[in-house]
Amino acid sequence: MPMKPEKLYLPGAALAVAALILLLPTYYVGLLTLAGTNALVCLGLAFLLAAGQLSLGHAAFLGGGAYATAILARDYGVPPPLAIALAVAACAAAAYVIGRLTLRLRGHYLPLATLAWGIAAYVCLVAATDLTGGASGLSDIPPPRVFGLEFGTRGMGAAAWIAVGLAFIAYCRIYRGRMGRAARAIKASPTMAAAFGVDVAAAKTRIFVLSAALAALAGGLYAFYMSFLSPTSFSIGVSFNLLIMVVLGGCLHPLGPLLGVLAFTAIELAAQYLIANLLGIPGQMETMLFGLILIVALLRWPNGLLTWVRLKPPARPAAADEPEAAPHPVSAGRRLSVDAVHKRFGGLQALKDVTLDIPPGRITGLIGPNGAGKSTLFNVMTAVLPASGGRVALDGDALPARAHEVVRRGVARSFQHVQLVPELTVLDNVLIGGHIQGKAGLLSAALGLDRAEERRLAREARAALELVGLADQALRPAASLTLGSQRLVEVARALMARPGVLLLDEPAAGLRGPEKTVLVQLMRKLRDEQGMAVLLVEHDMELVMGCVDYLFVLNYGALLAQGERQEVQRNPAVVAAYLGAEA
Ligand SMILES: Nc1ncnc2c1ncn2[C@@H]1O[C@H](COP(=O)(O)OP(=O)(O)OP(=O)(O)O)[C@@H](O)[C@H]1O
Repeated sequence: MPMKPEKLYLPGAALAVAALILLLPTYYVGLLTLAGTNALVCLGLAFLLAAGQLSLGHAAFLGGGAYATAILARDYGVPPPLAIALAVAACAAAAYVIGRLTLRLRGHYLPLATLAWGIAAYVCLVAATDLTGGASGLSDIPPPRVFGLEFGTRGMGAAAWIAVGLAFIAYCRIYRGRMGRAARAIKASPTMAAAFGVDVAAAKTRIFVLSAALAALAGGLYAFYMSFLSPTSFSIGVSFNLLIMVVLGGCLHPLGPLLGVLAFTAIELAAQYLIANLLGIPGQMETMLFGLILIVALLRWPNGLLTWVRLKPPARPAAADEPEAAPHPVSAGRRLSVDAVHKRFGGLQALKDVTLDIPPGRITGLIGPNGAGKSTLFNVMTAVLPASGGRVALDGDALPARAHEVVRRGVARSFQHVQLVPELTVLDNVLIGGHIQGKAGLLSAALGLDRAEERRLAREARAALELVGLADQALRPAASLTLGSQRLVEVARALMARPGVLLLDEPAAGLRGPEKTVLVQLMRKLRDEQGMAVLLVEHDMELVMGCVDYLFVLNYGALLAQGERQEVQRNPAVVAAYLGAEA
């Protein structure tokens, strides 16, 4: 069978880099080595950005890895590979502590916190004179040797790019797998990610630790290549440059950060040559020109170079993208009970003493005018919001207070406002719903041990898509679908979690006639064949009255009425409060 051209890219790139390291003059090999260490940091930073986290202090891990490696090798005679491994472990441990402390911060507080510890680390490097040599730097780092022969510039270049190659392969595998999807779900909406079982805090910390470990590895290689370290090489300016490289390349593909590093290095070289050699202008002019190019580039191409370098997403394990669906796995229906639930937002009482019973094998409707509290009740039931009072139970047991644990008990939901990851394919979005059906973490994905799991999940996702009539759209980007189809993808994603209780928040908004028919048939099928408990919040009264078995009516946060649909339809209080116009 002829080899696919994609399979030749990596060996081709490896050969090209090897040839450059062997043939280029030493000065350029040195630049390539530094590009390699930068590329390692940028791969980690890109993963962090893919999960919606921004670090302005990553040079601290680069510096930490470099200094720890240098001190271990120079002062304690630790062999180079062990010195690097120990430095990486130390930085990963520090990142774990920093991550636990800072990654809970949202909005601009997180970048500010990373900026603060970046500055603090720099100050420490300067102040700890006895250990680091302070502002004068740390010299005489022994060069690594193999069989008594010094590594030299070309040897260090090869070591750096072998590390980049391995890190790139690992990142591609992680990016296309369970944790890569979780990262992008967190970026799109932490609430949605948690609703499908992603422990957001733990996932963010793991990704942060991985990115710090890559930076520390880069630092270790940098220390041996330079054989001299100065704190200025790890200042905040360096953190910014690294970030610019990632943004310049783009984060929507693992190749983006590598493109960014190479483009940054090339622009820097060109700017130096143009300004200093051709125009003869000394000083910082090249930095200004460089800044200008970057501003224009980023304004013009917000996704960096990936805006116009079109790349296919990293391939999934063989056959995982093949249109092969397994029968959709069935879970037993469960009973969800809401008992005297209250919810206050400051002075606003959004839910007052609400009690509902949502038994298995029934489609239960929940209606009410705008602002009645339906979505708030959904959020309380799925632990997205804590209740101010009352109890939510599944088969009599209180549900956990953390959203990512609720779905593991068998309660899945869709959202009133569609929460898909727009740049991911429909299939990958549905696979987010299968997070709890998988186990693969960062390490097993990096080692390629998640293949069987990915294939199984992809087959299940296809089956879920077939149920909502979108099997033929599996490989399209979610953003290219109509709003109605996106809502059906949300339903398929919820089904991927194999729930016993399915909560649908306005799933018919934006759906066309045939799509509504698919939705109603699906709800009936889930009720009749799986005994699933379905709770439907919907404003489309024709659809509600056509399919629900039992109806609750909320008004101003309190239960106004409940009963069979005809009974509710005739209830004068409901007619007055809500159905008036339709009745
Ligand atoms: N996070 C919040 N903070 C403060 N008030 C909120 C919050 N979420 C909802 N509310 C308020 O709680 C009340 C109930 O809102 P909710 O969105 O649950 O109503 P709804 O029945 O889902 O309405 P709609 O049909 O328009 O979606 C509203 O008055 C709303 O403004």
